[in-house]
Amino acid sequence: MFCSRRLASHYAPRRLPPTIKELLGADTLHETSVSLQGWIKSIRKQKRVAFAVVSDGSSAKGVQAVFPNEFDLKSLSNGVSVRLTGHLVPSRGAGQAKELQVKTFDVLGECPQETYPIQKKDLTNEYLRENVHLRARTSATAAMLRLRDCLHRSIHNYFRTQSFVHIHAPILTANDAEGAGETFRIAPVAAHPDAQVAQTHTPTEFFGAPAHLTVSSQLHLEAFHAALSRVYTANPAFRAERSQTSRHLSEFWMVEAEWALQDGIAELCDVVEDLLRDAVSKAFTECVEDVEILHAADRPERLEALKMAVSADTPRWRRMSYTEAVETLQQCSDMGRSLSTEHEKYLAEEIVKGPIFVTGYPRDIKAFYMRVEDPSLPREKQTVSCFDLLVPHMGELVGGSVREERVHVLEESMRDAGLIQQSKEGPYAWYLALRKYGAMPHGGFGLGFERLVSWVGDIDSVKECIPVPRTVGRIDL
Ligand SMILES: NC(=O)C[C@H](N)C(=O)O
Repeated sequence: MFCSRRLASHYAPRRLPPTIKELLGADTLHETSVSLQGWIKSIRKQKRVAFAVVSDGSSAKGVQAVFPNEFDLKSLSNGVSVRLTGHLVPSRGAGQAKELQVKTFDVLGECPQETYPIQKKDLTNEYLRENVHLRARTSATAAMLRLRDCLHRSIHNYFRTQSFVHIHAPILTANDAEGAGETFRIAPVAAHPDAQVAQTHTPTEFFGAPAHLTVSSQLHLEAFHAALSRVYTANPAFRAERSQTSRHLSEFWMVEAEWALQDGIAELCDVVEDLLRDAVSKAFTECVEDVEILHAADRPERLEALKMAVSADTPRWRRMSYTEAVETLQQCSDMGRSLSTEHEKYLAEEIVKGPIFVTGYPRDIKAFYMRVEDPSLPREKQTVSCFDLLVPHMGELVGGSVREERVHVLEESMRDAGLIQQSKEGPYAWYLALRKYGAMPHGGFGLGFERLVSWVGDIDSVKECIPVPRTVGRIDL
């Protein structure tokens, strides 16, 4: 008796109703009545029947809903949201296995056609950026968002299989982790009830020191690595670069990892490659329709090349020193001793025809935290233990390095970058102190997440790879 009463009141989690994708995937019987909600992507009204494609975003295609002519369909048009009940039956039309024979419908939200911005015509990327609050209703943006989600999940799963601990690194910070001076400074406009006073606040008044939006979580991850050995984050990062290119955003997401290395740069490159091969392969199996929507039909070779790059039959990606890369490029073009973005793209696209790790860049063009390979060489000959992963049509996708653990070498690099003065006090003192208390050889990398989405989805600009892009001159939502 006691037992059965306990069972009767047993906790049962709420299961949300099936999505359109789930309904179409299930073995639903003809007679079973189903109910679904979504919005109309397109509608074709004929004399005796109307066909609508209804989407809830759970899959690329949505469901074809067939409305018999006894309904008054005046209220149905593109963009209208509806609740439908009916029977799923085998479809006689091409393009879908099942369709919904509608028995009842309710309009949940109207959509005036005269002003609806997402009409069925070719909408330019620029137009869609102006209507970014509605652009997820286009097939391409919705496909990108599902692809993004899939890549994000795979990355978290990969780190879990390698026992990394996910860290929420701070977004507000006192340091410029790249030392490049491209941070956004923040100031407390609403810090004081008297707006007049608030206007006069300086950036230092709130925290007692200048505060910035983070450009990279690396330095914080290095601190957590020192206790937890393998750590990573997938955080937003902010850069006040004025570059108006297809590869830059003011706010972007970066996957960053930091861990105790046993095998230096080789181990770093292996992990980056394994992570990417895993995530990209999963996208090809889990997001087949989305990848199809996103890849332009007139350049199928790009999809082929991507599939080849992550195929288990393809050996590890090429690795080449910076010096070798420059020499290789010099054979095909007239260039100096440094690699530009165009050279990097050419290397990956035309010479290697796939991803390539370029290692050992000159010390003077890389960030202060990278480990100097041989500090006894003359300064101009010194290189750092780092890599850039270059991929076709993109250039740099990932950058990483072994971190400098020798305090005197690190101090010298930081002084050169103008990050510390003689006193060594200031926002980087803790970073230097990490080298004092049981530091281990370690390294890590940063992967520009939108660039990954762009590469996998063959999307020309990273502005189309993020839900709401932030770029110079634009913050309208
Ligand atoms: N975590 C990293 O290695 C990324 C590096 N700090 C960058 O922003 O390029």
